[in-house]
Amino acid sequence: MNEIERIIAKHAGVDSVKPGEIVEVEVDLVMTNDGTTALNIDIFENQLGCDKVWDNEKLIMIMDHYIPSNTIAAANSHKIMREFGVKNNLKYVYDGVGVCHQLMLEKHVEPGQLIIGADSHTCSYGSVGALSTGMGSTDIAVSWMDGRTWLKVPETIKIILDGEIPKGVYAKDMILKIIADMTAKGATYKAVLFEGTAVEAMSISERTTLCNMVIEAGGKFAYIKPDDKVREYMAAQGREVDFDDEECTDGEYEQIINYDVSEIEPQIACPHTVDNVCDLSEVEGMEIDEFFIGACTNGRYEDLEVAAAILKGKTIAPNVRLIVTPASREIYKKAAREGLLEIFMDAGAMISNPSCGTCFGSEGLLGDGERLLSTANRNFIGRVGSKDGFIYLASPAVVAASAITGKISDPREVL
Ligand SMILES: CC(C)[C@H](C(=O)O)[C@@H](O)C(=O)O
Ligand code: SF4
Repeated sequence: MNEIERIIAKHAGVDSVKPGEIVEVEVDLVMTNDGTTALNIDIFENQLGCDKVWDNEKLIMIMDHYIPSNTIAAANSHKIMREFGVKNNLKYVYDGVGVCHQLMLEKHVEPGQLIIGADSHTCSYGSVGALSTGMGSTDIAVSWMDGRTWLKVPETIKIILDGEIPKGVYAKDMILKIIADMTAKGATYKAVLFEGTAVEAMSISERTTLCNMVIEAGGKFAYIKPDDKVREYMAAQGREVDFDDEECTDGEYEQIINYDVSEIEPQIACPHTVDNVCDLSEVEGMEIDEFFIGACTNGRYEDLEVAAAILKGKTIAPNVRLIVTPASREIYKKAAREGLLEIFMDAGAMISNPSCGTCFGSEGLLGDGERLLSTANRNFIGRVGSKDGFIYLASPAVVAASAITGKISDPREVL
């Protein structure tokens, strides 16, 4: 078995599993957010006829998509969540503290765990060696009954990223390139395991960007074998974790794909699909109306640091807007302490409370015909405001460099 199959077997309580098999597993945590929790609760109480969740410390509820609430419907769905939290004595209900995946990584996820979430980007936790995946509302509601679910053991694609990471190139460029090559359905129901010297060199933040976007190729799980960087990351949060470093040499893979990252250039995903990717040079100079730095993809401190280094002492172009949304309160506080927020504000940016915000279209909406250059992970029609708007995806460095000129610009020229 490969690492992914080992984690599944352990949670299924069996010695071994193989791709294609359907197994019942015990999950370590279930995460839900305000995108669908009210629906989960309705299914749990009214369709399944249940009263209390199986474990008040393992169901984690997060209000992040529409917080502070922007519609009466959002306010009512938050009200249902808060009341359910009190009724079930839930230990972890986060109310406007950050984007769900970021909070999970900062406070809950541990290597080797199996986690399900009512959100497609739950696959992000592979960055610290956990196996995690998004599920629909019915499956999530059923898991609340006894902490169990079922899954089909996926085949695994191994992606090896070797080579030196060029200046101005980030995990975001690599995953956009990978999705362009694989297409949006290339990893459907498959697990994607990343390894290689470039992955080893990456911070947990960068590894999270890689894993986060695996769902954009249809992936079931993303996974990176945990190492000392994971230990340091956990220790910095006051958590000590124990895991096995031993090399897994007998694993089988459906496919092994190699990249030399030293050949990768800054990438842009163009409207309206995530796999519609080109080298930045092909769209360089395109005029943009709105810029967004944030989301579970690229709203971490390391992302803000890259953007601030570019924006320091500069101002954004006239007639454009830049929205910066730290992905969690901890990131927000650190960015304030370290002077990053001041750099952004002096450059002319608006800073918003940690939330999904301009990634999900709950703020920062586009008008008709407007273009957004965003660090988020999806560029679907109408996701951020007008259906006649256009969304381009890129790294924080590209967004920061472009906000200064008002046009898609190459960060390598200003770094
Ligand atoms: C609201 C939620 C169900 C959704 C998801 O599953 O991904 C959202 O987070 C998104 O990014 O589109
Ligand atoms: S930040 Fe965007 S991609 Fe991430 S959970 Fe929120 S809406 Fe989904």
